[in-house]
Amino acid sequence: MTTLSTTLAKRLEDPRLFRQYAYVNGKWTHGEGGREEAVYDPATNEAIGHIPLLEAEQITAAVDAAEAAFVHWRALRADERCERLLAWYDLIQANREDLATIMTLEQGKPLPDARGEVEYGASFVRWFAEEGKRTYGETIPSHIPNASLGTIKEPVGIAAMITPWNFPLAMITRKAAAALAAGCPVIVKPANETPFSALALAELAERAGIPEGIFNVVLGEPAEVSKILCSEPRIRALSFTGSTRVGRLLIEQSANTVKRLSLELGGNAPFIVGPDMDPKEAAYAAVAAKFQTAGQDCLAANRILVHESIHDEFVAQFTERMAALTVGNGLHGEVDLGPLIHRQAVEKAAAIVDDAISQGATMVAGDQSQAPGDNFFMPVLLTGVTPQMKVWREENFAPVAGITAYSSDDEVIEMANDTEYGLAAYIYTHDIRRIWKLMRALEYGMVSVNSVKMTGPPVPFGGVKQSGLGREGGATGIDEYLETKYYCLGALGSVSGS
Ligand SMILES: NC(=O)c1ccc[n+]([C@@H]2O[C@H](COP(=O)([O-])OP(=O)(O)OC[C@H]3O[C@@H](n4cnc5c(N)ncnc54)[C@H](O)[C@@H]3O)[C@@H](O)[C@H]2O)c1
Ligand SMILES: N[C@@H](CC=O)C(=O)O
Repeated sequence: MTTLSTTLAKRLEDPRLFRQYAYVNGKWTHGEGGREEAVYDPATNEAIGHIPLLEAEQITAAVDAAEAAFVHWRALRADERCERLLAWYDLIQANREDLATIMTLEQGKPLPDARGEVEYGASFVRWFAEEGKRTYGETIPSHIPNASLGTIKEPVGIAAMITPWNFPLAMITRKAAAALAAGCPVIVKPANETPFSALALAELAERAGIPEGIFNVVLGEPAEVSKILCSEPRIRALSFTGSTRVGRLLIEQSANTVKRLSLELGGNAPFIVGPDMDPKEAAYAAVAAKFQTAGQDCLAANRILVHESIHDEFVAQFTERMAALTVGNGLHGEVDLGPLIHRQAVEKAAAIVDDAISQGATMVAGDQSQAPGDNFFMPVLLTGVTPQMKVWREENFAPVAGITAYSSDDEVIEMANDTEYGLAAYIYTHDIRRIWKLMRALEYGMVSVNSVKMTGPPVPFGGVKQSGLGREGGATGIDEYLETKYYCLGALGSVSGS
């Protein structure tokens, strides 16, 4: 009998990339308790496969395996780990089309976007393969007679990673490649909505020669698995990307084992348009910054703040551009927006729109009768958005754009900072004084000026306030997985200067 999951496998050039097991200690593993969960294509609501839900002892077995494997992995030279990571990078690139197909089927994003994410995810593997060779310590001028002082960098230990469904591949590689390059074994818990990208990465890691126990993918009931990972003292670092709500829970649950925490949490990005801007240029950029991944992006422009002098023309241009966006199944043809991840996300988006309208916002566009399926949400434009509305206060994580007019730089700074979040902000203006003033005053970890694209391997990605702790990528991303060991070599023969 042909099942939908065999149909998925048949779409792939290499069907072995589609795995319906967890991956622990180099073995494909089913759940010992027999529990499993279906994974759905959000575009059609059809089950595309099943995953096992592991039992507590199986999660602990993954930690045992990582602990055993750590001894050898950390002992490799940095250039030896680099070779394995570069092999992984090559395999990800070589299997780009299959990885994109898997991603579109489980996440819903259009195939071109999925291909872009594979490329983006792979770029972190190459970056950290190289960075692993540059984890320098330092020499410290000694204040102690006849002693030499310095530091060396050592891997922190087993690193657990809990990742979201909106970027099912890149959110894993940005963490895992850094940890592996630093010499740490990794245990990944992907979102249950999008496990198959993670499992395909595990298959490719094995082919790349990453030893058993070093890259593990555990699956299970999220709260259950996370509790075990947080309370396990042998796990020394926990890196999480997801909502601020779950991030807070993980901080609490990790307190007893005092782990190294890296948290990439929610955003509520302001998109500020100055009075000097061409309304059309700014509106087109705002549409791009709002609707990628159907608005399910931590960097999505959530509050669009436009100077009152160009507000009406900006709204007209935005409306026109938004009307040209196509919504549909990401597997088919040229589609700009795929479905939202599930029905609850659609309901949340509808509630945010209703809340705004009930508090006086105007809905300029967004006819939901045109939605091509249960999980689709047509792009919505709201004007007259105010700070009391959910669309302002919450990360809507949907294709809902809210526009507000402002009258001065000081006012827009106050508006932009009026949130518990502080991940990313956009500024559109060509006035250098305004750019500098806004860029310095915005309480955000990342500020992008006149550019929608801001991310990539060389960039220290991360937020302030309740958008997170730590930075991923860039020159410091590997530090999240390294300890600094200070040494004092005393009673040495006298050497010059000490
Ligand atoms: N800052 C960033 O880099 C970044 C990047 C991508 C996504 N995000 C954020 O992620 C969120 C969307 O992703 P999401 O809906 O998957 O987030 P989420 O917090 O619901 O889930 C993230 C991960 O946590 C797990 N999880 C869910 N409930 C849990 C619980 N009670 N205990 C322990 N683990 C639990 C999930 O299974 C998943 O693996 C948005 O807020 C978005 O801004 C942030
Ligand atoms: N687009 C972000 C992911 C946020 O959801 C990234 O580049 O990391």
